[in-house]
Amino acid sequence: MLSIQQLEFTYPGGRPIRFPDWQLSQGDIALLLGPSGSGKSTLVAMLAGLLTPRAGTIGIAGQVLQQLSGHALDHFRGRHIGFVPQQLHLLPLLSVRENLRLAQTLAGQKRDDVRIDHVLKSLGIEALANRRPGALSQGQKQRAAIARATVNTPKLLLADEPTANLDDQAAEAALDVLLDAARACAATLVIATHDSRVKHRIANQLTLGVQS
Ligand SMILES: Nc1ncnc2c1ncn2[C@@H]1O[C@H](COP(=O)(O)OP(=O)(O)OP(=O)(O)O)[C@@H](O)[C@H]1O
Repeated sequence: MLSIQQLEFTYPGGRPIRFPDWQLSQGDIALLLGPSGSGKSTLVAMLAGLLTPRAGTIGIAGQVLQQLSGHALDHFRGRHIGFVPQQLHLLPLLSVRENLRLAQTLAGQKRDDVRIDHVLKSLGIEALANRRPGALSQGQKQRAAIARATVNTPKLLLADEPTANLDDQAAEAALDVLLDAARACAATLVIATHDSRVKHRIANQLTLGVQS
């Protein structure tokens, strides 16, 4: 379902970052570990199709990501990849529902409020559909970002440091919500983290930072 091979990335003026090969099956749950600066966010951004590797391949659901560009890449990303960035990046002038509608539109899907209601309900935030992100708590914003990432039933769900800056109880809840959302989509879930609270719950782990 997900495979990375011989992957390398270089920021302008930086040294090449090399990533170990990795394969995951549909429905797997895996952690991306490594010290600060080892390349976790970089790898997640490449898996999300937001950064292009200098070398190597990323295969997602039988598609080599680098063979796509422009609209085709946008469309593939919207249909098959859900991404919960660390900063969440909900659009502040849109309500939660409108944020999810936009995700449907960008994926080339028809507006589907029934699906949106279903996702919001499963995450316990259906009553917040018409609020803008600025009127939500941090935990509610995170659920809204997970809702946006899963509204198109992605095959691959990515989360970058989903428990950063959360206390123990909120971190546990955030992880539970993410695991439930991935299960509901039968998605492969990749979580980039250096949070030991997450490490204890998920056995399948890839550690970066050994060969950059
Ligand atoms: N936009 C950028 N321009 C240049 N170098 C960058 C840029 N973003 C990241 N880097 C460098 O690339 C390397 C990998 O960064 P990345 O953010 O992927 O690491 P990380 O493992 O996610 O770190 P953290 O756990 O601190 O978030 C680091 O050395 C970082 O300084």
